Amino acid sequence: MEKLMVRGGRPLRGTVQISGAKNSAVALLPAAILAESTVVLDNLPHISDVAVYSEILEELGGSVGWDGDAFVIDPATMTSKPMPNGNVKLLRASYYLMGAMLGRFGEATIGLPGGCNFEPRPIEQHIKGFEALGAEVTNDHGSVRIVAKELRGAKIYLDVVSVGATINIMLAASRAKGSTVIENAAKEPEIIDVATLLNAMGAKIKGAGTETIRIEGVDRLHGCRHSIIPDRIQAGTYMIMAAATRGDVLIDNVIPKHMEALTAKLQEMGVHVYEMDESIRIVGQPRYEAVDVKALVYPGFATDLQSPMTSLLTQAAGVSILSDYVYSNRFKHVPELSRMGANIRVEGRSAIIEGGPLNAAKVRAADLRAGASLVVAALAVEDGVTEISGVEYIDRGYDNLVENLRALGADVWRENE
Ligand SMILES: CC(=O)N[C@H]1[C@@H](OP(=O)(O)OP(=O)(O)OC[C@H]2O[C@@H](n3ccc(=O)[nH]c3=O)[C@H](O)[C@@H]2O)O[C@H](CO)[C@@H](O)[C@@H]1O
Ligand SMILES: C=C(OP(=O)(O)O)C(=O)O
Repeated sequence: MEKLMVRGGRPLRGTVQISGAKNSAVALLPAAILAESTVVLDNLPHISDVAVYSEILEELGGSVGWDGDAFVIDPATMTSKPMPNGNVKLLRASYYLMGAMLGRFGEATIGLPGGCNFEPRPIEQHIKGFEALGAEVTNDHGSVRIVAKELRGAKIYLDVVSVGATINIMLAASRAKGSTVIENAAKEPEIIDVATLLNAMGAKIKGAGTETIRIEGVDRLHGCRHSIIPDRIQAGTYMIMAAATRGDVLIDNVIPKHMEALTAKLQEMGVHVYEMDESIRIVGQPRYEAVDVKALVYPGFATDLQSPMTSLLTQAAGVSILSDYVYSNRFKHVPELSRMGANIRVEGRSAIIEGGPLNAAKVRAADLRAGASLVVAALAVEDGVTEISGVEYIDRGYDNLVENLRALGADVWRENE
């Protein structure tokens, strides 16, 4: 196990390149299961979730690997092997194996997903979708077993706006007979990215990115080449880090439209934000004002940026209230930030943050974005080295974090625990 060591007090300066999006990558890799020939993905991030997913695809009998900067998946030899344990438990997005394998083989047996379990994360909307498409879903010794003689298109109204359920239903419905309509669908950019890949594979999906998605099932899907969208959560984390260290950073390879909710909040605090076509420059300022933030489904403020934003708000003058309307209890970063001197109290689904200085401490990342929030805080400490354990969570979602931060002038390194 490794820990991350961060000496604070250095403003970040320079340019950082953002990699492809984790939440797209972990859906696009299983989507390739549906193809009959090779799928090539460009801009795939080098993160542990991707490494684990590649192993899963190999365990299913596929051939996968890097060809220079491109990632090549040949799904032709895959089988419908049950996956009750092992790698599926290491990441959340293993649930996409359900929709993809159901679409290709008419069956899937997948252990309940792992990953960041900051609170119970049910998947009953995914199951409801599969059942509506004609599948029978049972619990097989803690795994979800899904079987369908024939998938038939259906109208599905999601009770909860869910990214995972929307994508999982799109995957299975692409191979169903007839039309499927998903109402109250999630609108995150990663959903559009998955629909773009599936359409390039021969699927007929319209409306991704809106609350109504229509899918006309097809008999076969073929290989294609696809470039993954930039990671808006990584980009947002660097925007926050630049602001927290009062630095000056150009964040390159982003879609500024995806960042609007964060950009608006940073500007409200007093951070200077300059948007270009595919990049955003953040120029930090000596003083920030407290603001209130509500994490919501897209295009609202992303819940995945809620924890890093909490750290930045410790640097604002006055009291900020940050409420999470996606996950009511995503606050595992708060006790760790308190060790660093932060003045935060949690009330219901809100963190109430009183601005003030932070100090270096030994802290533990309990999940991916809690880890990111500790890195933001450690960079903002005026002096002293913060030790962050639980780095394996941070590695799930941040490509080249240490190298990127060093290139921006941060004093950051890894040590064995
Ligand atoms: C791999 C991936 O893309 N992960 C993202 C995805 O997770 P994930 O797809 O798991 O999140 P969802 O959009 O499904 O969850 C949103 C909310 O709906 C609830 N819910 C969801 C499904 C369900 O069947 N029942 C139910 O009650 C969840 O508990 C949560 O409160 O979207 C989240 C919300 O933007 C992000 O934090 C995650 O980074
Ligand atoms: C919660 C996250 O991811 P996952 O759903 O993969 O656990 C995240 O990316 O912040």
